[in-house]
Amino acid sequence: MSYLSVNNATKQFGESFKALNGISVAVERGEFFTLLGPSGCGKTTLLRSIAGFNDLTSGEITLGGANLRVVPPHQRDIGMVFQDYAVFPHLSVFDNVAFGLKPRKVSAEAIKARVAEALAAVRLDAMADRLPAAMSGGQQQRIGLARAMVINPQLLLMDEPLSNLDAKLRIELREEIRDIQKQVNIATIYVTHDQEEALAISDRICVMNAGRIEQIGTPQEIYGNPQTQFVATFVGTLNFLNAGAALDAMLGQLNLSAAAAKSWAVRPEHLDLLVDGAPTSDGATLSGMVSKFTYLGREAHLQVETEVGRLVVQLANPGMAATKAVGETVSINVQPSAPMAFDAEGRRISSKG
Ligand SMILES: Nc1ncnc2c1ncn2[C@@H]1O[C@H](COP(=O)(O)OP(=O)(O)OP(=O)(O)O)[C@@H](O)[C@H]1O
Repeated sequence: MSYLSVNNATKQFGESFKALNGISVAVERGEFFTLLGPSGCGKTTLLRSIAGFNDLTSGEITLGGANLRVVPPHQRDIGMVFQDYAVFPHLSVFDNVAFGLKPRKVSAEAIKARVAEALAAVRLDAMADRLPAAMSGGQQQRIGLARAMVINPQLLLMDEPLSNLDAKLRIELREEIRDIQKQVNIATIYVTHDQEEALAISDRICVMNAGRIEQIGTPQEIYGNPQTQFVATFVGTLNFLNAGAALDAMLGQLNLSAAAAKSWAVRPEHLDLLVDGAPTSDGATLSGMVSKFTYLGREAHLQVETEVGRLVVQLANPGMAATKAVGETVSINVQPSAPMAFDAEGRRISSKG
């Protein structure tokens, strides 16, 4: 049996709206498990149900084999980190972290040792006496993390802990959170709507949509082998291809077919710009007119109007020479296994020839 099991969870608000509609997830010991999805898909509702802040309409939750739904929230032994730092401004860093230990009847000496350990883990040991007001957002969030960890919880829950931080700090702190989580080895459920963050931080990702699960898998599986159109679009970018003779010819050239295909799409990084229009032996060639060129430093995006529709082509490491003028005609190579096929329900289907 898995360490944390959520089985067929449903949460209904009002007459008929289901924020969770039959959700089942299983999280293993020490695992970093992320709930990823757009606003309103039910991530926070699921997290709050595990924490005990709201009760499910139906379904089961077990932790270490015990039924969690009958345990009151304050007895669940779960550490939580929120989006707003939720630190007490009038308490020192030390006292903020010690706060969770006070009702647990821990001796003063043990409190000192455990707080010191938690502060060292988040690299705030030199700031134990400071007041939070004199600290940056990133540092305040580290206090929140130390406070959640100091109780040695059975489970850590984090609800968009980085969303109030600027872009650079988000990246720094997400690396730290991942390192600390691996060090303390506490099973963690992390909520985000940021796909890049989810890919960077997780052992496994659960992609949610409208109260249901679309796919659960490693970051590589979610990005590299999306099982639904929703997942492929939400995690990464897709170019949808217009149906017609040009698409049929392209698929024929690639020896691909799928009788039930309702739509076909390709990722921008699976298209290559052909230098001087030189054809390649692998893949299919399309030509078209550049309608936009966006330089992003590490990469560039070329928007091209082709006979299968508008395609964004990703150019990795674009040098000065990669610059393309709007109106220029270019040739693109479609990599052999680039096209993904989806059925009428948006499920990915096999597209072997
Ligand atoms: N107490 C409530 N009463 C009624 N509806 C609610 C309640 N709490 C949440 N909802 C609704 O349930 C749905 C899921 O909400 P939830 O907060 O779980 O989404 P989320 O995926 O966490 O979104 P976000 O990223 O915006 O926080 C939303 O449509 C929300 O409006």
